[in-house]
Amino acid sequence: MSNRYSEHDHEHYERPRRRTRPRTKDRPSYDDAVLARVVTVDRGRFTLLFEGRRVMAMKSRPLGRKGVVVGDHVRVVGDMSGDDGSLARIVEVVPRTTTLRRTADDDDPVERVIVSNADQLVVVTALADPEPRPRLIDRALVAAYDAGMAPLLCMTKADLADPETLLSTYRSLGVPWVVTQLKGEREAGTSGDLTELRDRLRGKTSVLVGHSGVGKSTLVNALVPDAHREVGIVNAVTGRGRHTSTSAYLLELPDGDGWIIDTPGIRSFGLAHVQPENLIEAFPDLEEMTEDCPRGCTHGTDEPECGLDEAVAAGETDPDRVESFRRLLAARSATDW
Ligand SMILES: Nc1nc2c(ncn2[C@@H]2O[C@H](COP(=O)(O)OP(=O)(O)OP(=O)(O)O)[C@@H](O)[C@H]2O)c(=O)[nH]1
Ligand SMILES: [Zn+2]
Repeated sequence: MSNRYSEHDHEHYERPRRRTRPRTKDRPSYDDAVLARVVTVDRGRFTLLFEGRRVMAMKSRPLGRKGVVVGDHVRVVGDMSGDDGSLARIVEVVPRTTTLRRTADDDDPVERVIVSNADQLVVVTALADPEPRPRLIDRALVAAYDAGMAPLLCMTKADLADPETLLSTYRSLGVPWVVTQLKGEREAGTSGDLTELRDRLRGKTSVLVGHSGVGKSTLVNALVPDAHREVGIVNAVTGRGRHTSTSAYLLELPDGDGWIIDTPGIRSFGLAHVQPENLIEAFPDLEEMTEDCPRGCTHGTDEPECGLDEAVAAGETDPDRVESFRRLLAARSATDW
């Protein structure tokens, strides 16, 4: 330090010595960084939304191997113009409120964060064509509860079948639901039948999941009329042709009414990372009844002396609710999704 300025001593006679920024070991403070949100990720390049425009960015060195995912709020430096060929740098990921995770498959313990900072998981299922797949819905619910996200069951194609049968499976869990129909008398683009869904999405970040053919794209296009164009812009910016169908992307709802994250490539959730203790936390009334469970009790059907059985026997809880909770618990290790 002492000889660092020796060659420039004359400068220090002329003006007070300025505190220099830490140079090497200390982390730079990036006082000039701005906040943006990650819209999509494509081969190490990130599309961010900043002041209404899309900006391309890459991770900066201080982030190391820390992942950046769709939904992240990030701090960014560099070229925020969004002009062709511009590239900003992500210097920090703002702590996440939620993380939706999946294990690659149930036997593979490597878990990955799919999206972050989402409040709600919208499980999109058709009432017919294709037939609902309750096991798949159960697994999505497990992922939501584990992530601390509120679930919403969105039943599409209400013009084709009645929701009652499916609803009876989820009523005791208290899963909120909406129905939509975007064909028949009401075509996509008309407002009427989406009012309830829009109300449920308002002010939140919601992730939409659903298997092929349930009408998820139709729904997204009805909610965000220029969704195709917006996704098109993402493509134009990356210059990599058609938007890869395997990546999630975030869209802002019209009038700043919230955010949706579509997940075209995600049809399944490996749930190997989900612990029974985390799942039951989503049902505080049931959790209360497990306080005297034997150590290590999973609260499943075959557990001896589980507090849930005692509560049912004593008439203290709804047996359907316990049964449904246990169905979810079992769905963790199902192999048919
Ligand atoms: N009858 C009826 N058909 C619908 C409704 N919504 C969507 N469809 C039709 O269902 C088919 C599948 O819709 P998509 O929106 O492409 O389904 P998706 O879930 O995005 O499927 P992928 O593109 O495979 O991921 C299309 O032929 C739609 O026109 C509806 O409410 N009622
Ligand atoms: Zn138990």
